[in-house]
Amino acid sequence: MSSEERYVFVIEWFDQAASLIRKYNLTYFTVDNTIDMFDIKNRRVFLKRCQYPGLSVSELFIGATVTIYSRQLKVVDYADVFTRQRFETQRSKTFGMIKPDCYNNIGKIIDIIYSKGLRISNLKMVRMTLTNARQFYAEHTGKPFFEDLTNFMSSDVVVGMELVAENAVPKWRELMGPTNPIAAKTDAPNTLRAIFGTQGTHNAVHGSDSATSANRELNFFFNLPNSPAVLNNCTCCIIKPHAIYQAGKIINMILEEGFEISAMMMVHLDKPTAEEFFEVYKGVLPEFTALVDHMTSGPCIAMEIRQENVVNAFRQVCGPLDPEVAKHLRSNTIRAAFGIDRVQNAVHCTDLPEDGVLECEYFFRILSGR
Ligand SMILES: Nc1ncnc2c1ncn2[C@@H]1O[C@H](COP(=O)(O)OP(=O)(O)OP(=O)(O)O)[C@@H](O)[C@H]1O
Repeated sequence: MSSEERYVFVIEWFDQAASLIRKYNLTYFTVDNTIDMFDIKNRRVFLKRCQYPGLSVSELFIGATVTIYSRQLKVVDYADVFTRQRFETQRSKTFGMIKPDCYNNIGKIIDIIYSKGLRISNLKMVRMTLTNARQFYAEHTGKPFFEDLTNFMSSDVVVGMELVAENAVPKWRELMGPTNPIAAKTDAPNTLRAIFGTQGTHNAVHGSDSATSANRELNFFFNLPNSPAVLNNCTCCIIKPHAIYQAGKIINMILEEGFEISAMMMVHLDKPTAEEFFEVYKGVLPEFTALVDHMTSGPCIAMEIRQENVVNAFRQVCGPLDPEVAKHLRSNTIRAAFGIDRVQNAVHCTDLPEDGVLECEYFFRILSGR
């Protein structure tokens, strides 16, 4: 590797005070993992070259949102040919979907995805209508399994994901395994379809077959409006940015405790949104500013969780606010297992029974409609 090697991206920042989108070049120097930023319009250095340990090169791809000094920046383009050539083939996207037969294995599948080096840059739970399923699988219209397939895909919730990796399309298809789970169990026993699939149509997961299909399917899926949120008898759980790579394990723990996850979405909170959502803690929680900074530092996963008496029951599973206390007093809780400190304590959960519906509405009605 040359000591001069560096990657340059065009990034955009929405300056709310000025109501302007500002554009910068962000340079990542691989030799010492430093960055700098250059203001394109005003032709001047905006951020002098410096260490920024919170940012790794694996987080830089087109469409990514990265947070640098509390500013949420969107990576919109490559700024030079070298960066384009290096990243275009290597860091690509595909569409992956967890089918209705794998609802109970959502957490395990997400955990395997992360453990195999794929990154999830968007995620949403949807209940497809029969019409949606027929549109999605239009290329199979008329085939003998078409009716079964589309009825199955619209029978319950699915989780769609934008997956990012080097050669994402073949990588995800290799991890999925052969279409038929019975064949997969003998031919490729370590694949998702071998482990979680049962028969032809019920084969656990879907993956795009080319970059063109991936673009079409991502566009189709992430524009579907059908959030399955129920908005009653519910509590809100947010997996915090520091715990995002543990999301699969956390989701699995929630399902194994017998809770229903009835809606789920990945979201990048900006500062005004985080301040609005956590407003009741302002002046009450000494860590309020640090909490807002953390919640805007990367993607979160928001979930609607349901059960009888769910707000209090779910708080028991999350454990005490402080992970140190949790480790000593309630070692089998989410915060004991995945928390670091009072701000990075793995999950937010609704405090008061009367707020469960309101907090879920904030994500699954207000934010999803924005
Ligand atoms: N012979 C079959 N019998 C029953 N279901 C089938 C059959 N062939 C395909 N399917 C269903 O249709 C889906 C789409 O079929 P396709 O041939 O595109 O398989 P794939 O590319 O391996 O899977 P996917 O498109 O879901 O990633 C399969 O995942 C499976 O659920």
